Amino acid sequence: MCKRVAVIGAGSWGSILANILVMNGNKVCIWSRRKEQVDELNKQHTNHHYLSDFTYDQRLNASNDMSETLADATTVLFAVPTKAMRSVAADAAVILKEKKLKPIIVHASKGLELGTHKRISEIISEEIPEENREGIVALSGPSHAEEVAKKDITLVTAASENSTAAKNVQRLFMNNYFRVYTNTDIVGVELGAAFKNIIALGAGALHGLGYGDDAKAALMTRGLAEIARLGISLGADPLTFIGLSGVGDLIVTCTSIHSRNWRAGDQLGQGETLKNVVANMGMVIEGLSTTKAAYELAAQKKIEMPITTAIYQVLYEEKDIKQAISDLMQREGRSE
Ligand SMILES: NC(=O)C1=CN([C@@H]2O[C@H](COP(=O)(O)OP(=O)(O)OC[C@H]3O[C@@H](n4cnc5c(N)ncnc54)[C@H](OP(=O)(O)O)[C@@H]3O)[C@@H](O)[C@H]2O)C=CC1
Ligand SMILES: O=C(CO)COP(=O)(O)O
Repeated sequence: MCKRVAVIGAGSWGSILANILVMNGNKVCIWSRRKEQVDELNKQHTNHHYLSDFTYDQRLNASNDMSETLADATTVLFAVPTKAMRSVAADAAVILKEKKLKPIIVHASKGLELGTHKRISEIISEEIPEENREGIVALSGPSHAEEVAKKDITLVTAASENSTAAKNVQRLFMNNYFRVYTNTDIVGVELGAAFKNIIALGAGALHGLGYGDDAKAALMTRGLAEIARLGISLGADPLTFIGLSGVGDLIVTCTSIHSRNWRAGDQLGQGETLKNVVANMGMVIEGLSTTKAAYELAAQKKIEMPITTAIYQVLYEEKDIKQAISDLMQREGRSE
């Protein structure tokens, strides 16, 4: 059945997910805060800043007007950086209330809010009242827009406490190259998605410094151990960390040239300053703020996170990367 879907956020991920939904036969309107980007999407069917060589399905509509975008939506997908989520959800909430809409809310973002340390679904549930939403679903997994654009095989998870909403989202997105599983552990899925970006920064840095595959495997394995430790202390199901949104996303982000977090780490490893790395990327590097949030949460929960701590010190305390690695290697011997 054709659904009316509103996509909020027209960066690389929001726009390619919108394109999947159009190709799956849905009526889709994507919102961008920039009029020139809306015109480009509607007239040239391109989004050159975010996906330079891709042409979108001509049936994809873009709008600069959030009210027009949300009109009659049965599903709303949020795909903006974590730091923009609260204000964008608050704006949408006003319109959903005014129009008396109750759509399924999906989000595809990966991070924790700075200061509050809240997950994305917690932010959305605080901003959009229950009477204006039919469940909140996190869509997450090892997935890069650049590969989905090429219809490469991609598998993700639709996680929600509301299993009917998760199944609806599964049906909405599934096709012969994009396969969706469901999961009821939204806490674990959102935390795995957020925390893997920290380890990806580290994996990129190792590459930039010239380390090899042994070091990468070690970082990913011990990284997974510590992010799972923190996640479990926050209520996640341990098994979620060996699923698509856990180890699956950790693998892709720590090994793919497409990952902005990996590329940022790589540049830092080569000696670039953090300021320049952020300025040159022109897209969100979620791991930077998530490192801070996870570091603070670990301190609160008294969870040992040596890798996260080392990355925090490099990013926020100007610690030399080589010194940070040397200190990690010289920690007292432990049992695995
Ligand atoms: N790219 C990918 O392959 C994947 C990304 N994700 C996650 O999806 C989320 C979005 O990422 P992605 O699309 O890649 O990010 P991009 O950096 O590619 O795009 C961000 C989009 O959000 C918009 N935006 C930024 N700030 C605001 C704001 N304050 N108000 C309104 N709109 C805003 C940007 O608009 P403008 O152009 O005007 O700045 C842009 O359209 C992230 O959490 C990311 O981790 C998840 C899986 C895969
Ligand atoms: O989450 C992603 C892949 O699953 C995207 O990672 P980056 O934000 O590092 O590009």
